Amino acid sequence: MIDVSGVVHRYGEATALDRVDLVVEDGEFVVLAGANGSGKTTLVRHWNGLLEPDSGTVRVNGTRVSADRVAARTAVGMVFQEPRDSFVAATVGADVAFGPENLGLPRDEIDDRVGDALDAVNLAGREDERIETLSGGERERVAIAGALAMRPDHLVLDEPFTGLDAPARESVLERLCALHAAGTSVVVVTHDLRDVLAPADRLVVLSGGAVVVNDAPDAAVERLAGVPVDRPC
Ligand SMILES: Nc1ncnc2c1ncn2[C@@H]1O[C@H](COP(=O)(O)OP(=O)(O)OP(=O)(O)O)[C@@H](O)[C@H]1O
Repeated sequence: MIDVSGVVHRYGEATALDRVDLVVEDGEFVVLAGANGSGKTTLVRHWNGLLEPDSGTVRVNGTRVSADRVAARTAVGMVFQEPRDSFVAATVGADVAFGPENLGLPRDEIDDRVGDALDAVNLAGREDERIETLSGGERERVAIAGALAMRPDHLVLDEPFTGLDAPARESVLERLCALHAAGTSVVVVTHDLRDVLAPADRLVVLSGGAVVVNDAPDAAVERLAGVPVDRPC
């Protein structure tokens, strides 16, 4: 479980998060929405210790992130914006293996994790392909596999659909739904609510660094009037 309590984050004089309270339960599919600059990326960066709150606490599985960043990073897998430009290796298999290798795991375990992660994103058997030859949607799925290879409890994706055409968007979303069905908690950060609300358990909307909507999608959509997000079609 991710438990954010009273979190304030400032960049200099600017308050990016203003007393945010939010819980993401194990196994939940949460959509975190809001306009550009509403604080979405800042919020999720607290979940694995990339940022520290000015006040308030963030706990992952009961432990304060600041007390054990490694545990938080293992439990919360992040796929950042534009992962397609930031791969660490030239081939699919080497890139997905990078995280488990850094954990110092035995080779057999690494190979198992890479195989399972590629399976989960429908890229089984494509370890040796060069990332530069893949489509945008395939690259996004390699990035997701890289996070999955750490076997996280929560998978957090920051704007995973940016720049993807409709079929690629659909294939990424379909993989996220399958992961959710298999028990992984999925958090999709987006300013665009098309398609992602149907599989979601909950919609959380940030505005000006504060949570303004936090409800089941059907109920939440009725409260979106005046909130600057792209509404579902
Ligand atoms: N490194 C930084 N230094 C100073 N201000 C920042 C920094 N990162 C973000 N901000 C500011 O904090 C606020 C929240 O930004 P954040 O990136 O968290 O929002 P967001 O909802 O993720 O937006 P986007 O969808 O554009 O990524 C914005 O006003 C932004 O300009």
